[in-house]
Amino acid sequence: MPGTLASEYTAWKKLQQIYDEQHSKLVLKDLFAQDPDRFSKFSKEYVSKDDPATTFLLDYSKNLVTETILNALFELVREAGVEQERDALFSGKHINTSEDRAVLHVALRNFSGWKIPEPGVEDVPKVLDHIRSFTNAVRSGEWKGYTGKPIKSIVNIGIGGSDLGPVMVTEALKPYSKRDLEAYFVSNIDGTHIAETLRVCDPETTLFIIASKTFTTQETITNAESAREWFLGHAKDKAHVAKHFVALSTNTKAVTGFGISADNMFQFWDWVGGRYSLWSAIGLSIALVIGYENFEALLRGAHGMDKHFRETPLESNLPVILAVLGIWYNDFYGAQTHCLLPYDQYLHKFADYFQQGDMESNGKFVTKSGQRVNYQTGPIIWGAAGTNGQHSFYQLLHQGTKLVPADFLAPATTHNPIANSKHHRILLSNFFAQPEALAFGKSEEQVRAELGTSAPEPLVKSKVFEGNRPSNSILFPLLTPATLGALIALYEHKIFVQGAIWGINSYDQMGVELGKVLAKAILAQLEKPSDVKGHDSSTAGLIHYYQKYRKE
Ligand SMILES: O=P(O)(O)OC[C@H]1O[C@H](O)[C@H](O)[C@@H](O)[C@@H]1O
Repeated sequence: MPGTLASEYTAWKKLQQIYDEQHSKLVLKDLFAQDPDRFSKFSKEYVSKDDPATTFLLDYSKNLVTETILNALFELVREAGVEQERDALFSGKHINTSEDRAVLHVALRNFSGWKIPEPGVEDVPKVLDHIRSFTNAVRSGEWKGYTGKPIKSIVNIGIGGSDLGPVMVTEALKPYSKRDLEAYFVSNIDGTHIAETLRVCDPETTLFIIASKTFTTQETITNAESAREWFLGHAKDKAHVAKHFVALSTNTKAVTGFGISADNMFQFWDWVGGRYSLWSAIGLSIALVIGYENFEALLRGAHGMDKHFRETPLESNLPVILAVLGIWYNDFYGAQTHCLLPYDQYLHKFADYFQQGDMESNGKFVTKSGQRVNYQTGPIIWGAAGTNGQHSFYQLLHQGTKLVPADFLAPATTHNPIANSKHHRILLSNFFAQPEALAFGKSEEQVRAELGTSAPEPLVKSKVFEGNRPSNSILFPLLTPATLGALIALYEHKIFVQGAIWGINSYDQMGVELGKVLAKAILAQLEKPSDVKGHDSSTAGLIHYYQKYRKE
């Protein structure tokens, strides 16, 4: 309920009591031994109501929970009013209270015709049509550059939500891509990023997509200006910009001010949060790479999950289940992080994407009503594609002193069944083995039996795996656009549920502002030592050191 700290809920107190009394007795090995039905009780198959081919299995049986604990967690969801908050989200209420905005990424993929009374929602199909016709024109070669050649490369210039979604999805859906259309993504203000990209682009056949919700983001505008300068250095005539620059934005005035005509602008609205925007015009680069039909399949996949989230009772509601398990570790076990481990090379940007999705949404210490929380909110999200992580940081997952809950994700079949799928079988054997090893470990007795009685004691101890480390496993038939859409929406709604329980506003990002303001002031002081004013000695010392070496 707005105005209530999560820790004040009866269910929260009950969970604290359960944790205090039971956590030392919650041992996965025993829980599985005691209940032969544990897997069937604590796993659920998702099948999209719109398209049964969009399906996956969520196995959450390897978590440190019992039915009693899960029931208390669902009580918490009810007590926190998450269902009412969810209905408010879908009906377009301004649940982003600090910015007085609706939160309607679900309206961008609303194929059920849900009535959402928010200005702009009625224009979604129009923008999708614009994306469709433009995408078809570019991909067919009908759209020509200033010398009459078809487009060969696209360069998406954007940062944060205007970059990470398109990057992650175009990587994930590479098997569906038009291989003769190269896609590049420039985000960093570091000139190296745009310089290295332009080096491999041909101005006659390159299309720049300037992606910025606000169209005021310093990095994006500076990169876009440099791209335009480079382009005009070759094309000379400003009239040619129209064939090579399009904009994705909510800010028509700034777009036309930049020199991109409103015809070449793909509109979206302030109710689309940056980190939830890949479904909007921000997804243009995705549509260009995989084709409009596949882009729509991605949206439809997400919509199926929206329906599931909206209509399924809490106990079977997959985003809710993931959310409460996260709360259990984050707020009661004191876990600081959550690891995303896709066993799919195509998903190698999945954790990066949800780093923004989750941490910018739920990294907040103040509730919607302005109280300082007295519990932990958003976890640190990190991860890497399997099996690479195994040869890097898994040591800590298995034998470190920290509890790191993890989600393992994998496709049952691969787009690249080379060597008769030998690679894929090896990959999957690791996907199955790692959660098993984390959960059940290896006891001292087992190590002794293996090493023999003469083994030195320190060696025996170093080979013990305590186990009891929790994880979820998500297994899907194949990484298709629709399945990816469903998976992204699954995590989006998980983040929503957690934010609603913690009572925070998951849809603003005030925490990114201060650094931007300070950087602006510092930028004006970089030239001369005498300009450096108003800083602590450390910051001033660093700027002075830079000034010894600075070059134009
Ligand atoms: O799309 P833009 O307006 O350029 O914003 C790009 C990004 O920058 C901001 O700093 C926000 O923290 C992000 O949420 C946003 O996605």
